[in-house]
Amino acid sequence: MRVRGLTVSLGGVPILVDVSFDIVEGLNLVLGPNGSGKTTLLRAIAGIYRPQRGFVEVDGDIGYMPAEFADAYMTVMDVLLAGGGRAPGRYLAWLAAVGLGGYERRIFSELSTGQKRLVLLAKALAEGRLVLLDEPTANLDPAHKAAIMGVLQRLKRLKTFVVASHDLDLINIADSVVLLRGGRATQLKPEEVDGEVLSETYGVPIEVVRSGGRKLFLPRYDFYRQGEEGI
Ligand SMILES: Nc1ncnc2c1ncn2[C@@H]1O[C@H](COP(=O)(O)OP(=O)(O)OP(=O)(O)O)[C@@H](O)[C@H]1O
Repeated sequence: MRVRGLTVSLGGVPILVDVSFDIVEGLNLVLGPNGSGKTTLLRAIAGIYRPQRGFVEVDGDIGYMPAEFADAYMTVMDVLLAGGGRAPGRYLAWLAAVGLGGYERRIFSELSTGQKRLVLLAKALAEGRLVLLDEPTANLDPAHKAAIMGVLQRLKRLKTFVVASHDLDLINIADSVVLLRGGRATQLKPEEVDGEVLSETYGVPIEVVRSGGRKLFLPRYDFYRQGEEGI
């Protein structure tokens, strides 16, 4: 699967410009500053946005978990079935697989943010072999974040994920990293993503520390404190 020469403009403004990368088996992590076009890229892959130029080549069905969701007063089952068109049993199986077995009759708007994300993750998993996830670990406590990372790590042999996120921890379980900046994309192997590359992408010094076989990515917040002294 691949993205080639993708150019997407929204409201006449170019957001993605000549973006090319391969969607590899496993977990494809898309990183980039706020407003760099991560959601736009996922929507273009999902076919929601049509590119002005270039193309996306994917195999099979796509499941898409958006970063934001309407807080519907509907049962979890109705949220799962909405617009999806898959058999109810399939949704229930994935709901159980993400640890929410038995939640199908609960009211979606009465769930916690983490539980809502898990419901929408189950929906995306039920609907696609290629699964697009927008900010799957945002606003989660460490336990829910660990649960989602565990689900991704376990399932990446069965599914191909494209994950847009600000969560640099995900680099540890990624198979490919796409950095977006100024509408342009650079594809790297996870082991090539170092402090220098990240500092350049986000415009703030980011230190990489190895701990117990994984990498911790630490932005230098003292940099901001120094910068703000005059304010
Ligand atoms: N429907 C739209 N019409 C016009 N401009 C849009 C539209 N949707 C997004 N944009 C603009 O496109 C740019 C990229 O937005 P996008 O949501 O893809 O970024 P992002 O990388 O996902 O950001 P964040 O990390 O803040 O979620 C932003 O400047 C945004 O204002």
